[in-house]
Amino acid sequence: MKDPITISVTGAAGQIGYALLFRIASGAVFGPDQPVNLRLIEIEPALPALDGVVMELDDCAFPLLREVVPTADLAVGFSGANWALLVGSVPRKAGMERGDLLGINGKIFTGQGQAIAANAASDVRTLVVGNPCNTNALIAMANADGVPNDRFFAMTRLDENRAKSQLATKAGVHHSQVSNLCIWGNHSATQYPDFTNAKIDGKPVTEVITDRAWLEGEFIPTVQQRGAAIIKARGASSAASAANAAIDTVVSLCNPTAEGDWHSVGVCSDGSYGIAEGIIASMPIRTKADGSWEVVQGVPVDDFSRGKIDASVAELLEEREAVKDLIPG
Ligand SMILES: NC(=O)c1ccc[n+]([C@@H]2O[C@H](COP(=O)([O-])OP(=O)(O)OC[C@H]3O[C@@H](n4cnc5c(N)ncnc54)[C@H](O)[C@@H]3O)[C@@H](O)[C@H]2O)c1
Ligand SMILES: O=C(O)C[C@H](O)C(=O)O
Repeated sequence: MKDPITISVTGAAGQIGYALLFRIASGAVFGPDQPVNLRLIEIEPALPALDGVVMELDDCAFPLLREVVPTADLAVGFSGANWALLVGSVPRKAGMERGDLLGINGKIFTGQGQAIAANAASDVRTLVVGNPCNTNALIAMANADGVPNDRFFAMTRLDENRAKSQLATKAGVHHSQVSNLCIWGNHSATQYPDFTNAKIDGKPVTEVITDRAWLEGEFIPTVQQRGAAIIKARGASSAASAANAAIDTVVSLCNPTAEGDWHSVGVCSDGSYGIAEGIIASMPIRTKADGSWEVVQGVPVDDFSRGKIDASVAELLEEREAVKDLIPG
């Protein structure tokens, strides 16, 4: 048996937390031979509810689950963390854009970034799920002095999964046949699900789905607005699919990417594809055999894609400007 790794999860008593923790504890994320410690972080008023979640974790008697620590103390919560999954924050309600949450949620990520820097393991990786996740990840990264920027990620995998599902349904194939789907930019209504480079069974999507009007006029807005559609239908934001996407993201960052493919995740831009350096933007990423990741280079960006990517990057720059007081230096 390997030594346990420590996973810190904020917002652990929330909807996504409830769909996420049991899968981590079961071995579905880090593998059947990897014991895990869970550090569950909540605000004080949610600690009684968190106790109930801990009771349920106990009652599962998971063979791989070692220590479970519920806490409202960030130093305790991030102590020794190898992964920090930052879910805790307020979800939007119907009629709001995710960016409207910046004023409410942004400040959460200053203290969390600092606490990660001060208390986590030296190999810590941080995935931000709480919205608006790109700019929240930027705030956490900017406040985590000493932690390399390439350890911070924002979740756009749910958008990738949604896009694959939409394309597969339209083409009458299984979603596993869709590859090379990149979400560019922000996890927001400006995101660009790039059908121009996606493939179905190795063929360009545009050769399989020749209805360009559908691709531009229905596919893109459906993916961009899927979160809002779920809030309207459920009366609450996506939770099980979000937890599933968080798991997919971590699994994809821990395991080599299939040859020729990529996965979508928000990372600190190095200027690739003309995306402003230093913002957290989603782009095509591949995980290498040594566990590090890189931006896939050479993905064609035509004029249509350029316009869409630039619009989402412009929004990210506006978000960064709006939270400049939370970004040191
Ligand atoms: N990136 C994505 O694709 C994606 C998908 C779905 C949801 N989300 C976002 O994830 C977040 C959580 O969604 P949810 O449905 O679980 O919400 P929820 O309201 O059910 O749970 C959020 C939890 O966070 C806790 N919390 C609030 N402030 C906190 C803090 N400072 N520290 C620790 N915990 C704190 C709350 O007490 C609550 O238990 C929302 O911001 C939502 O918009 C993102
Ligand atoms: O849309 C939301 O506010 C929740 C989440 O970001 C989603 O995409 O489902």
